[in-house]
Amino acid sequence: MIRVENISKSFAGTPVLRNLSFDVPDGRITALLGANGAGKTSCLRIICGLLKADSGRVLVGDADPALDPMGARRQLGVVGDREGLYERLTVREYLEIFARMQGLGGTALAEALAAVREELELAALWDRRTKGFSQGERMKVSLARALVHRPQHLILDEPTRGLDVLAVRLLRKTLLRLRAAGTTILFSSHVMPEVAELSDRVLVMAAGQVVGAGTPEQLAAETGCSTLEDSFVALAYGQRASAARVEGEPA
Ligand SMILES: Nc1ncnc2c1ncn2[C@@H]1O[C@H](COP(=O)(O)OP(=O)(O)OP(=O)(O)O)[C@@H](O)[C@H]1O
Repeated sequence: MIRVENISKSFAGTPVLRNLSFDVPDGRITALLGANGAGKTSCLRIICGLLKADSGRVLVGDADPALDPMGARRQLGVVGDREGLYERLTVREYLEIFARMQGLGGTALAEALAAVREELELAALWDRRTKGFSQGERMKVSLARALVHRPQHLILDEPTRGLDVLAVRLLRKTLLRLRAAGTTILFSSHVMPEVAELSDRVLVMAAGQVVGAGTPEQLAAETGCSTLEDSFVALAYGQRASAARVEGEPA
């Protein structure tokens, strides 16, 4: 499980996350939604240990990324900015480095590499340098890097951005397989049909707070809307969001 407890974060005196709290359960796909600037990426970066909260605490399994970054990293796979590939390395070399950094070696390393190569359909790319890779190819490599050490938790920041239909399908198939295996999955997205199709649970953020949480059906019942998109608009831009924004304004 991932637990976010009373996280606050400001940039240059402007609050971006305000006493943010939520849990991400195991074996479920949870979507993190919010308007541009709501604080999703900041929140995901804090969970990944890439950004330090001003106050509050995060738990990834049993590790707090702020206190035990290596412990949290072992239990976490992250698909973030797909630009971060080392362009002079082949896919195999790149993934091998990350797998070794996670403590894999010998037979376990060979098996881990073979598993992601198969699972993410990387055979044709395996010995190519990543320079010039398409968005879909980069996503596959990023996902392989995130999964090579078989983490319990997976975080994805807008994973389908810029992907074609086949790449989205592969991603979806992979996430569903991971969920069936009990993985804890948290992803941010702006694509409502994709969220409605994939997620068991939805968190809606506005002005650095959670303004709605539940299954898509629960959110629809709560807002009196018939689609997730309408529920999202009601929550992210409605009264609760306005109240959160007013509360968050500097006095
Ligand atoms: N390093 C930073 N320095 C200053 N301000 C920042 C920094 N990182 C984020 N912000 C600000 O914090 C706010 C929240 O940004 P964040 O990227 O977390 O939002 P988001 O919900 O992921 O938005 P989007 O949907 O547009 O990606 C924005 O106003 C952004 O400008």
